Amino acid sequence: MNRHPVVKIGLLGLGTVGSGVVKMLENHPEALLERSGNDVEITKILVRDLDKQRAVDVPRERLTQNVAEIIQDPEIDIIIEVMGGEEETKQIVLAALEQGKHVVTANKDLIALHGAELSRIAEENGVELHYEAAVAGAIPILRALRQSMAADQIVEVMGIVNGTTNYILSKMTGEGASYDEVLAEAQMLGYAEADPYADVSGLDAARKMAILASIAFHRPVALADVAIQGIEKITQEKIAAARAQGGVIKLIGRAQRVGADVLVSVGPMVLSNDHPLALVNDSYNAVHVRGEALGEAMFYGRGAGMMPTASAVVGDLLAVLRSPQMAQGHAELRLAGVLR
Ligand SMILES: NC(=O)C1=CN([C@@H]2O[C@H](COP(=O)(O)OP(=O)(O)OC[C@H]3O[C@@H](n4cnc5c(N)ncnc54)[C@H](OP(=O)(O)O)[C@@H]3O)[C@@H](O)[C@H]2O)C=CC1
Ligand SMILES: N[C@@H](CC=O)C(=O)O
Repeated sequence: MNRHPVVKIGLLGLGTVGSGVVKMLENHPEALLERSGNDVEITKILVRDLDKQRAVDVPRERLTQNVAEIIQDPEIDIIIEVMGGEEETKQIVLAALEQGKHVVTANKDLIALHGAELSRIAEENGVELHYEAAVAGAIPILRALRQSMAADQIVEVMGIVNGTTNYILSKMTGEGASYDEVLAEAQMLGYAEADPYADVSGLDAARKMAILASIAFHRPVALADVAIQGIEKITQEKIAAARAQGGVIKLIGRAQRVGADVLVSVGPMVLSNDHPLALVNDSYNAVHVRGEALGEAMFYGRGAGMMPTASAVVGDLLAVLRSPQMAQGHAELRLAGVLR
């Protein structure tokens, strides 16, 4: 008879973020047990290529190319979706929720377009859906807006929410590096999306701003309503012109309450050198919030990369393990004599 419940997890994706999740669970196997009372085990992992060299060692028999082996496995309670993609991934996540599995995802494409529907399906099925890593990597901004700032009237959310473009602009500004060279570095470091067009065009930041604005202003904000401009046209000449005015160019996302409306935009802006967001460099992100009661608050941290993103994903995993739904499942196993 087991003393601790062993919660089985299906991991969808073993790239940058998926490998970070495996590493985090390997580095501190005791952490989730101490903090939630549960042991966890990743029992199956979905990949495209079974023979690819991985950043982590996992037994080959845990890898599969067949998602049904994970979604239809009745022993798997929690799905961690870090494969990316939109329509196909939506169908997979929907199927998982409908099978009564909790889902943690880092996928902003999915949440920006289908977050409201997926949250409703999760609620109807009595399971949890968490996506803290989808916005600003390691920064716990969604939980802060949803919980700590929930009572306030938020007036504006403004920030740097894409690590790749901030890395590119910082290196172009600080080192005079070329756009193509630093984009390649950002890809190599695991910051960029599978298709980096999403980063440089401002689309990735727009997805994150749509999610942030929906939570901050308690209403659905559609991606289609975000005005988007990217950094593709930023040259050394424009950076020099900004410097001559005492400023730097940053890709800024902004969501503002204007009367009854919420206006959301993403685009390059010249910030004066003493603006708090002007000091945010490398792959760091920062989100500045203004609220009627709160005044101002700023959140800062790594916005992309393997371990920072994994920290948000595993934080969400812990939230699922601590949820009343999981506790109820364990109480039923105790009653059935499966757990002590
Ligand atoms: N990288 C980052 O810093 C951050 C990423 N995210 C989000 O996390 C998610 C994952 O990103 P990341 O880890 O960088 O992506 P990667 O491209 O590094 O990894 C994706 C993984 O998913 C697998 N995969 C993708 N599509 C399929 C498919 N159709 N069937 C089976 N396996 C599939 C790939 O398999 P294989 O390895 O065999 O090709 C790979 O292991 C994305 O939604 C991204 O937007 C969120 C925050 C930060
Ligand atoms: N490509 C994204 C990854 C994290 O969301 C970024 O650069 O911010």
